[in-house]
Amino acid sequence: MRLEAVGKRYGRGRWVLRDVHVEAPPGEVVAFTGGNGSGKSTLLRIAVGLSRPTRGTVAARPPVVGYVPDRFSPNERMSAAAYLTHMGRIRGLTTSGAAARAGLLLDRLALVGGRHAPLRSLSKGNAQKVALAQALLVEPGLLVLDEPWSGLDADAHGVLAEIMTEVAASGGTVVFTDHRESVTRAGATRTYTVSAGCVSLLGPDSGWAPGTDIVLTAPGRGRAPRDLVWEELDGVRTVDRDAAAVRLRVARESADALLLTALRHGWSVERVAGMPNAAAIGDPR
Ligand SMILES: Nc1ncnc2c1ncn2[C@@H]1O[C@H](COP(=O)(O)OP(=O)(O)OP(=O)(O)O)[C@@H](O)[C@H]1O
Repeated sequence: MRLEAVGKRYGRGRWVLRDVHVEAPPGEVVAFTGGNGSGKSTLLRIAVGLSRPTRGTVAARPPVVGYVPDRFSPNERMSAAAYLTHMGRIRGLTTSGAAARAGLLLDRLALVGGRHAPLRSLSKGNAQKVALAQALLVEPGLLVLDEPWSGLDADAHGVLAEIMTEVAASGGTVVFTDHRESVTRAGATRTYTVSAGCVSLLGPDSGWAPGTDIVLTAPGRGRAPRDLVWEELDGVRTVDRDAAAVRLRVARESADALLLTALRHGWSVERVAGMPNAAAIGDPR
């Protein structure tokens, strides 16, 4: 799938996307990272065909597309099982085939709270699991996931990562967004950044923006700092832990906020060092 010179504005508003070129080949997991309002969801809606680009084209979109939107909160009395069976039939499955596939997917994702409970009674994470199952009812050639990790528990994180790998390994394309660079770097074979409607490829050739290395230790005096899921904090690119310290590499613009968070959680700052642009020092990250 390719986006060629895509531009988007809503009505006569500002350009939300400008001259976007994206390659999302079969077998790859492609990530888009960027801040709130940068245009990631708009870009995904154009990729799946739910929104028309104002300029440019989408080429080579596979016929079967699975899409998980950023919000799935159906105000429905219908149960997850009934909803998925219904969606499966819309996608060409038989009733029994759709019900069986829905059951398999909900088992794998470990839906808690009852597959026969009304959709509107599900928690955010369980509703997200139903949205994921819906996108996988028929094996997609293109699987598009908007902030798919949000709300999922640790087990479901692992299952989702497996599913993404399986879709890519069987020749499909996976596209996802996440605002955390550490997540996109861990999960994607190529990553684009989205900033003010401009999209650029990150990688060995382009390098990451300048970053900061931070080393945090326990402050001594018998006080233990509270641990954090460092990988989930904004701007965190890598995390190394050992018994004595946590070593973080973070985007420079996020370093102040991260240091403040660490201090508030009882950590002591041992070292902070600026890092040049990765491309400039030949770092293949
Ligand atoms: N249907 C719409 N009509 C008008 N403006 C819209 C519409 N959808 C999105 N926008 C605007 O387009 C811009 C990009 O929004 P978009 O949702 O694509 O960003 P995002 O990167 O996904 O943000 P977030 O990370 O907060 O979900 C925002 O300024 C938003 O207000």
